[in-house]
Order: sequence, then C-alpha cells, then structure tokens
Amino acid sequence: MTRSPITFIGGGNMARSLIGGLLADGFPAAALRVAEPLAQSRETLRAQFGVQTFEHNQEAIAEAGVVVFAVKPQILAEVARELAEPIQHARPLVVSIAAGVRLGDLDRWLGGHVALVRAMPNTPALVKSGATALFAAAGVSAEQRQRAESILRAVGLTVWVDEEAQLDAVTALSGSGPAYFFLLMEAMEAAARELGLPAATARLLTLQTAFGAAKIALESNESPADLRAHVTSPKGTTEAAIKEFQQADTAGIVTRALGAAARRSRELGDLFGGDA
Ligand SMILES: NC(=O)C1=CN([C@@H]2O[C@H](COP(=O)(O)OP(=O)(O)OC[C@H]3O[C@@H](n4cnc5c(N)ncnc54)[C@H](O)[C@@H]3O)[C@@H](O)[C@H]2O)C=CC1
Ligand SMILES: O=C(O)[C@@H]1CCC=N1
Repeated sequence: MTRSPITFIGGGNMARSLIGGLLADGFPAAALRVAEPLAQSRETLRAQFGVQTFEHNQEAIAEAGVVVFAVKPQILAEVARELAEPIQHARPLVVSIAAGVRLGDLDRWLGGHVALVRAMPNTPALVKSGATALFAAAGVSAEQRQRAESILRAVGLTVWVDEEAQLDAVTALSGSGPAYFFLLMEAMEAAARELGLPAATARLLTLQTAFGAAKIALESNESPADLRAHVTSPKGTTEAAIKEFQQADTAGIVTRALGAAARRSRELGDLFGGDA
C-alpha cells in the first residue's frame, strides 16, 4: 500500500520517539521524511531508522500528506512562516506537537485556513507505549482527524480533548509525566544503593517494579489506591515507607509540580505565540 509521506520538521527527541514507534508498528521507512539542520542528527536518523533526511524544511515537505512540526516552541513561528507558501500551495494536514503554542497562532503564521491538529505525545511512543491527546482546529475534516489519530495511535494510546486549553493539563500530566516517573526511579535506585544493594541489582529491581506496577494498574479494574492497599500490610514495611511519603506531603508536591508544568505550557503559548 502506498502512503503519502509524513514529514517531520525537526528530528530531535520527540520526532525520534514517534518515528521509532511508527516503524515498529510497520509503517514504511520510505514514507517518512525528516528535516533536521544538524548534520550529525541527520546521519543518526538515517543510520538508526533508514528514513530520508533533509537539511532544508521546504524540500522535506514536497509531496507530504502530513507535516508534523516537532521543533521547540521558541522557533515554531519562524519555521512556520518560512513554510507558509508551500503549505498553502500543497495543503497537507499539519500536526503540531509543540508544547503551549496555540493553533490560532500557528494558523496565522501559516497563512490561514490550514487543516491543523495539535497533539501532545510523550517519549514512550518510541516503544509503542505513548500517550497522546489531540485537539483539532475548526474545519478539520473527520478524515483528517482520523489520519492524525492513526499516526499517534500507531505509537500508543490516543484521546481527543474538547477544548484546546485542556492540552496544558495534558502536557503537565502525560507530556512531561515520564520524567516524573524517571525521577522517582532515580531516587529509588540511589536509595537502594545506599541500603547496600549493588548498582546493577538496584537498577534492575527498580525498573521491573515500575514496569510491574504500571502493568498491574493498567490491567486491573482496581484503582491505584486499592492496589496500594494490597501491598500495604498493617504495621508492615510499606506502611512505614508510605508514612514518610505522606509526612513529606507527596500529594501536595505532585499537585504543585503539575500546576507548574501547566502554567509553563500556558506561558510558552503566550511567549512564543501572538506575534512572536
Ligand atoms: N521531549 C518530549 O518529551 C516532548 C516534546 N514535545 C514537543 O516536541 C517539540 C520538540 O521537542 P524535543 O524533540 O524534545 O526537542 P529537541 O531539541 O530534541 O528537537 C528539536 C529538533 O529541531 C531541530 N531544529 C532546530 N531548528 C530547526 C529548524 N529551523 N528547522 C527544523 N528543525 C530544527 C533541532 O536541531 C532538534 O533536533 C517541542 O516543541 C516540545 O514541546 C512534546 C511532547 C513531549
Ligand atoms: O518539557 C517540555 O517542554 C516538553 C513538553 C512535554 C515534554 N517535554
């Protein structure tokens, strides 16, 4: 089956995660293109994924059915404005994964009336375990929504949100979320080493425990609170540990952390949107 190419503008961490996941899902490498200014990154993308790479964004989007903007929010305005003319001409579906930047701004930079979907994926897309929320601009057809969704669904779970502002909360939860779990893993690993475990054992047990906890939470009908209760014997070891977490107001810390991320997402939209 021939597929119109998907072109990524920016071949950094998140583009690599999406490309790796799409390939693992059977998407043909010949239908994936990446525009990336850094020669070293282009070489890595070719060697790792066998995709076609381009130094210049304009060349990369010729014939593209879908263009995915995967550059930093800071430079999205400049990059989009440069591509306005060819995008107006070829009218591909445009998907932006940039944190914070609102579709109204992107549409204006691209010259208006572009089929736009904003998505917030996360890096576990690389191992087909991503979580992505999507929001479509008015005027995006059902078929275009389906096309955007099918790309992200190839690399994990997808949900649509009804209001664009909800993407700030999504960014705080699942966009940035992998980093929170990695932070906890780092801390658990370090604590286990301090308790006398060899480094390799500390890492292995940390990772398998994180994996097992996520897997049982996904596969069980019980809530995380109930699952926690099954681990926590009265007057046992878990209870002793949980008491420490609660005394340090872990729930409050998490609330403040997600609040800070959501606020930063809105700020990015204000700073790098408008007439940026
Ligand atoms: N890393 C993550 O976990 C997630 C990132 N995002 C969003 O994805 C976007 C990319 O983030 P990352 O991949 O983490 O950043 P990154 O810095 O790893 O990748 C950005 C890439 O864009 C390239 N680039 C710079 N100038 C360019 C230009 N003029 N034209 C084309 N490419 C250019 C850079 O060389 C770099 O390879 C950001 O907007 C971010 O908000 C969204 C969800 C999760
Ligand atoms: O840290 C960031 O700004 C990006 C967006 C979500 C994950 N990484």
